Amino acid sequence: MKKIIIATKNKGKAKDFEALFNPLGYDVLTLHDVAEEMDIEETGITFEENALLKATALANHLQTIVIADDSGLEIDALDGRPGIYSARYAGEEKSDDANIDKVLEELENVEEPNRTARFVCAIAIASPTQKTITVRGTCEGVIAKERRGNNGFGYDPIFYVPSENKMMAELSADEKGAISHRGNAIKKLSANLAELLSDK
Ligand SMILES: O=c1[nH]c(=O)c2ncn([C@@H]3O[C@H](COP(=O)(O)OP(=O)(O)OP(=O)(O)O)[C@@H](O)[C@H]3O)c2[nH]1
Ligand SMILES: [Mg+2]
Repeated sequence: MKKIIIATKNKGKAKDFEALFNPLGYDVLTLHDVAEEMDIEETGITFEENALLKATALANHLQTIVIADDSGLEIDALDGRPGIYSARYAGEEKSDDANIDKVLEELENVEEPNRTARFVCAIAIASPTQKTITVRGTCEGVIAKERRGNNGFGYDPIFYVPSENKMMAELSADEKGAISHRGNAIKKLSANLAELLSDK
């Protein structure tokens, strides 16, 4: 299979990308496979800026085409927080469980229909020889009051997807990819994905 390199250390994200890219004929490699020592600082103030930072840093390092994803959860009742700070919302140690607890606490007194939220995913493709590009995908949902489901990662156990009548964490990787912010971003590239990923 052809290989695609994703500038991520998040294993949940990598699984999502495998479900999206394996059917298209690509094996997924991550920072753990190609440059474990790299720690790319996310100093941007938008998802797109951070995705570009990550993709460009690794593309320059490896001198090949690289994809990066910067993503997060925007909760309307919290004015869009945690947003680009989703991974570290409850602290630097990046605990999905602590992040969920913090969100549930902050929304304790918020009732439907005011628990709406969306996942946002910016994907950047960087190459030593081509222009960089970014695309954005979103997925609308509602923050539940309790966790349900064991799949996915991050906030998936409390993200209710009305169109599926399930939590994101109750969907298989393929089902998630069909409706997720990450899947929707990739769909925007699909017409010229092969071209974008060939280092010509
Ligand atoms: O329930 C979720 N389902 C998802 O599908 C999803 N996508 C993003 N997120 C949250 O947003 C952070 C990204 O932050 P992020 O883009 O900086 O990634 P990260 O720091 O985890 O890894 P890296 O790719 O930067 O190495 C993640 O950690 C999660 O908290 C998700 N939560
Ligand atoms: Mg990160």
